[in-house]
Amino acid sequence: MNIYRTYDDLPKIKLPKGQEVSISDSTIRDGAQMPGIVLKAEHKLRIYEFLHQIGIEKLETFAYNERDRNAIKMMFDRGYESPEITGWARAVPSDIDLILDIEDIKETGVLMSVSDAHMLDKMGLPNREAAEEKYLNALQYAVDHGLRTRAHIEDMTRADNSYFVYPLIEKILEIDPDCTIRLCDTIGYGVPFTGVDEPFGIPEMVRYLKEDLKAKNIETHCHDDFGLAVANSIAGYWHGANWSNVTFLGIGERAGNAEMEKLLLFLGRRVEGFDKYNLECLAEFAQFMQKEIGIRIPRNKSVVGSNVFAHESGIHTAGVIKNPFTYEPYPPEIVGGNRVFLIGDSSGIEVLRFKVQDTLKELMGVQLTVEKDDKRLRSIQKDIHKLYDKEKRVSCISDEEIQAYVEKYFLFEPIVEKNMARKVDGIE
Ligand SMILES: CC(=O)SCCNC(=O)CCNC(=O)[C@H](O)C(C)(C)COP(=O)(O)OP(=O)(O)OC[C@H]1O[C@@H](n2cnc3c(N)ncnc32)[C@H](O)[C@@H]1OP(=O)(O)O
Ligand SMILES: O=C(O)CCC(=O)C(=O)O
Repeated sequence: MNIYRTYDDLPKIKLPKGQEVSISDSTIRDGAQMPGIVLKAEHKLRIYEFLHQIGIEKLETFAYNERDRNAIKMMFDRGYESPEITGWARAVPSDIDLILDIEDIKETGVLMSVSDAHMLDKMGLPNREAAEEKYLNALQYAVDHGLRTRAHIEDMTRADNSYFVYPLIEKILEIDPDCTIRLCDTIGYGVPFTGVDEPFGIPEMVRYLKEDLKAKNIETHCHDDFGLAVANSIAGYWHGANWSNVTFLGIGERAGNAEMEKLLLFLGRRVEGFDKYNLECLAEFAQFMQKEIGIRIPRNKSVVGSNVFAHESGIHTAGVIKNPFTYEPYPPEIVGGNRVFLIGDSSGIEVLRFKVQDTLKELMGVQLTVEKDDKRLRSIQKDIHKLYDKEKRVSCISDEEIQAYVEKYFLFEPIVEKNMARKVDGIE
């Protein structure tokens, strides 16, 4: 028999391949490409600090302009060991030179666009052979200049993998056997299931890279156009990838990228052996992104939305008051969040009783017990129901309103009633 009544009772899932798994960040690179977002150097520095606090292993950055370079300098000046600051370049030596100009950067990604639409239309190359030559030359240039490399295989989930991409990767690994092969699901076409035909199945692609091509380092970079980015990142790990490249809140091009916070939570809470990341600053990080950078966070967004530990409905609140495990997936403090009970149109008497008790304690400084059948409590509930029944009220009842009800029914009315009774009895 298994009894699951606390978080510790639940078993952790095992990563089937058992490999060491890391997270690389693209918030200040792909994230900053989000339309309408401008990251100042100071913002990038603050993001870097949060990533450091969490324990993210690596980040990537452009070095195209003065702002990029200022941010890089500011980040290096912090003197942190992690995340490692790495570069990003197109497959052209002049881009790689920009990375080489920053002495402290030891690794760069090189963009290798592999779908025919990208090579022939976007880049205007005459054929696949020309693309291959361009990519291998750029990689060789980076290696010759002492950089560690990542090959960013752009649009791999819409490319001819068997006939073009895999042979290209074999040649990449001949140049640099340690090169990290980044499987880019650029437009979100990848799927996380096994048994899916090329070029869509992330499991099959990762398996091929690992087992057939013997790639030592495999990284996913998944976009969320079909809502599968996080699932695809996890599928990558499940089938042998040792890196996943993500952004905080999933910011990035179009529908964005795989969300770092979801991946962190999944690994940290559900998978065995992942206590290396510190999630306690996630709520604060999200607030920073909202306030300083202007990313609006939907209230129901996993991990960092304002509703993820907010409870209103009768059955849920009555459960959570007794044991939070009933309707909370993990304790709020894990991610720096707070539990809140709200009174709304779906609330029952138990949560109202709980709030009223709390309010009384605050007003009077002593812990009183209010019973569910207390007439005063039922009067407050009646008043609140009337508000919703008129169909004008669309929000929760604020703590100030609860306080006003408590003052009315628990503090003032009894005094008025008592005085009236004294008058009737002829005492005054
Ligand atoms: C999927 C992704 O997220 S890729 C990253 C996207 N991010 C960005 O573009 C933001 C940073 N980009 C920039 O600052 C600028 O685009 C720069 C500095 C890279 C280039 O600027 P410009 O010289 O003005 O070029 P522009 O932006 O108009 O066009 C992009 C160029 O990159 C080329 N390019 C695209 N993919 C690759 C590749 N894999 N390797 C080499 N060149 C490439 C395009 O062919 C195009 O060059 P072309 O006009 O000679 O054909
Ligand atoms: O640099 C990369 O990760 C590849 C380009 C990209 O951002 C993508 O494919 O979405």
